[in-house]
Amino acid sequence: MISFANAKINLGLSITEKRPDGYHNIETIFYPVQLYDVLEYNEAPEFSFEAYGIDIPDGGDNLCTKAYDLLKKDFPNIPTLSIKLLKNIPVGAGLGGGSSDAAFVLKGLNVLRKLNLTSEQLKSYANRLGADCAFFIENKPLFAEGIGTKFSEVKVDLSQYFIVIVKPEIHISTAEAYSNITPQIPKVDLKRAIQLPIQEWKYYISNDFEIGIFDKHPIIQQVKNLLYEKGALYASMSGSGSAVYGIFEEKINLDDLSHLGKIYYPTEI
Ligand SMILES: C[C@](O)(CO)[C@H](O)COP(=O)(O)OP(=O)(O)OC[C@H]1O[C@@H](n2ccc(N)nc2=O)[C@H](O)[C@@H]1O
Ligand SMILES: Nc1ncnc2c1ncn2[C@@H]1O[C@H](COP(=O)(O)OP(=O)(O)OP(=O)(O)O)[C@@H](O)[C@H]1O
Repeated sequence: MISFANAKINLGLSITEKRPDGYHNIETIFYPVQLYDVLEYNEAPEFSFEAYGIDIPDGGDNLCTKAYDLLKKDFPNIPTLSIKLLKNIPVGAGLGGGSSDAAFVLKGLNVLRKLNLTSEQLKSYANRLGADCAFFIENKPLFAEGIGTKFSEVKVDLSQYFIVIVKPEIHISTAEAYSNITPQIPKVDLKRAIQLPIQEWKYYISNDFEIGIFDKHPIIQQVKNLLYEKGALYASMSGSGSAVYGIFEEKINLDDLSHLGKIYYPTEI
């Protein structure tokens, strides 16, 4: 069995409160983008995990292995698997690649072994693997609050636009990014602001991680500015960075920015 685990971008992100458990309450809109890792599962005499493509930690540290172990504990009869991951989604990018891999392993095993877990049950397993993980269970545009795992519907459709992602060669640790933030009450109601014409988003919709990260890594701000100069209707860093996306009205080639980072053009497969 093969699954394609896509990335996400955040449309707006406010960090509203530090919680006693060390996590932060946030408000954001998750939006799936068509940039994929590929997962292949085969039954095998022994469990194995192999990763190809972009370098990531393997062994027990990998979120795919963690997702498998989690289900295996509750469903000892699931077969031993060999999991192969072709890693394309950049890491430390704010694109949720590791979380997506984990969610797709949960969903894959659910189908493969006919476990009949509901979406809610899958989300509760996902929540044990990381805050971004549960979004990838439903994998559709969603407003999220709490630590990013309490969802509600939001109407936003970017299918008529072209999204380009630039990933500077900077790896950002999510935990470190959160530790440098002073939470604040959001100035804007994100769910309402997202209903404005996209040309107006730049005046109202922002990502609280940007200021601190731009201070530390001015090149990321430069990328954002250049995306606007190239005609982006909206541009923002995704999650805790370092990837920056631009939303364009028309197909655009930004390969001339490749000295600033790797350029991705998410597409349907
Ligand atoms: C920045 C975002 O990508 C926005 O979607 C997410 O909030 C991050 O989600 P994630 O990478 O799945 O995060 P996790 O792997 O659960 O947590 C990594 C670390 O980030 C911090 N963390 C994460 C999520 C959150 N709401 N508050 C936090 O303070 C915690 O220090 C945690 O130890
Ligand atoms: N399958 C995996 N793919 C990518 N990273 C993984 C995976 N498994 C474990 N990791 C670890 O998780 C860390 C975060 O990876 P990930 O790509 O999810 O983060 P990110 O780009 O910061 O996205 P976000 O903060 O939005 O979740 C990596 O630095 C790596 O150490």
